[in-house]
Amino acid sequence: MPSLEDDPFPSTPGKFKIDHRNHHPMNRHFHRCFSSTSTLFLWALFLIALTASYLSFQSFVDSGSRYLTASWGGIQWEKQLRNSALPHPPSSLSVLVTGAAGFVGTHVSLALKKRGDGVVGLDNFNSYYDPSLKKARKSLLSNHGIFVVEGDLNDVVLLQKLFDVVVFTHVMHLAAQAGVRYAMENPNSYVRSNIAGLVNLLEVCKSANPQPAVVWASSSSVYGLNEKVPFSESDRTDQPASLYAATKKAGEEITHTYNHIYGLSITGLRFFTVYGPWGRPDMAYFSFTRNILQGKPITVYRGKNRVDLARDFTYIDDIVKGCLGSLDTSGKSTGSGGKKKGAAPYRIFNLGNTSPVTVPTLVSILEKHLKVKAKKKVVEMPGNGDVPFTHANISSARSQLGYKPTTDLQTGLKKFVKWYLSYYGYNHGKPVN
Ligand SMILES: O=C(O)[C@H]1O[C@H](OP(=O)(O)OP(=O)(O)OC[C@H]2O[C@@H](n3ccc(=O)[nH]c3=O)[C@H](O)[C@@H]2O)[C@H](O)[C@@H](O)[C@H]1O
Repeated sequence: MPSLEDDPFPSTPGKFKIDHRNHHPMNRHFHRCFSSTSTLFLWALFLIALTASYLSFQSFVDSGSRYLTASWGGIQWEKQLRNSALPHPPSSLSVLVTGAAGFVGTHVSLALKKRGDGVVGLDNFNSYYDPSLKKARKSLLSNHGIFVVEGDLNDVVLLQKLFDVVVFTHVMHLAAQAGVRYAMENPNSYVRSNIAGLVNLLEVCKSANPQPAVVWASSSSVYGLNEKVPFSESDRTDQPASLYAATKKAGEEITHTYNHIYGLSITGLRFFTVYGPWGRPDMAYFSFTRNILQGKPITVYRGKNRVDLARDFTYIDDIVKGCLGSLDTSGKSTGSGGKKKGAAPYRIFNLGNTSPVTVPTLVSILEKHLKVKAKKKVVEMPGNGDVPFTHANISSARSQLGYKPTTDLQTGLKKFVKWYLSYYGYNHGKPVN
């Protein structure tokens, strides 16, 4: 049986020459030490090899399962992407719309496609509100030749792949964690989508060659506790009242950095309480409609000193015109491959209606269109991120984007109610009490 001393492999190859004929006690001692060191070394090698093979097996399993479960990738998928992104005529835009299965995303995607631009959608179909509504919007888009990729902004590999397959001239970034009051329940979802997701997207945009121009959704909520009305873009925005508002404000600063360092063309749009058909079920006009029809009470918040809350409610078709106007006037990004070549446009616009309406008036318009009386429960506005009023000054958007809202709340809600009843029916699947 060979002893450990017979091990033919020195621990440091070529450093020691083992002389088996040398029987000096010192040498024997040295030899024993040396042998145990080499044994240790062998064991270490063995353990490293074992760990390495375990890790590579794990990554094989991970990538294998990703390949099996991923909802994207493959030749057919790339073909769908390219077809969807193809503009007619070729001089038109090729736009990546994030949040395409969302309320504003769906309307903007349809409007772009209708005028001949190429559109690829991206949406993670999260369950913040009923994902079946998002799936229905996706079907609508698909019927109009718009391909919506199911994926998240935080999946950088996917984002990179989209830009590898398609040369996007523009990005319309609408994906976000929305909702002012929900930020108290799930603060991290705002950081994930509105901060981390935004940075991921900008990283990919800045490295793209050519870089796209970016238009993205900020929010009227950045004005926070500002009391000067109407709100102008130059007014202070350093007093956010909610984490949602704070993440949108942070987005404005983050996009400024990417404009400054990498030459990305950036346009931020401060939307003012957008409403309309295919809207968001979490918003007041939508949930009020549902509750009124189901005979359930609605909670109407009221400000300090019994002052009614008011919003500059803005109809979706007007917002879409503002978005398209922004894309068309965005100007080019100047960088390529992550290097800035010159100054690029950095713009921020209010997209509002310029005529605030109180929440009780909103309710009475809904009652009229629904022909049902609401069971109102009026309570003092809880300190949960809400602001008492919003009112947009839109002179910048008017002069630079040709933005001109034309739909008042009466008319817009009539269209919303018509859509709501055709989509859900009168009772939203439940009997009226
Ligand atoms: O402009 C924006 O940037 C934001 O607009 C929207 O926020 P808000 O203006 O707060 O809209 P929304 O929730 O419809 O509440 C409307 C009014 O009804 C009141 N309200 C609300 C709920 C309720 O149960 N009762 C009530 O009185 C409430 O107090 C408020 O006065 C978007 O959701 C947000 O994502 C963001 O885009």
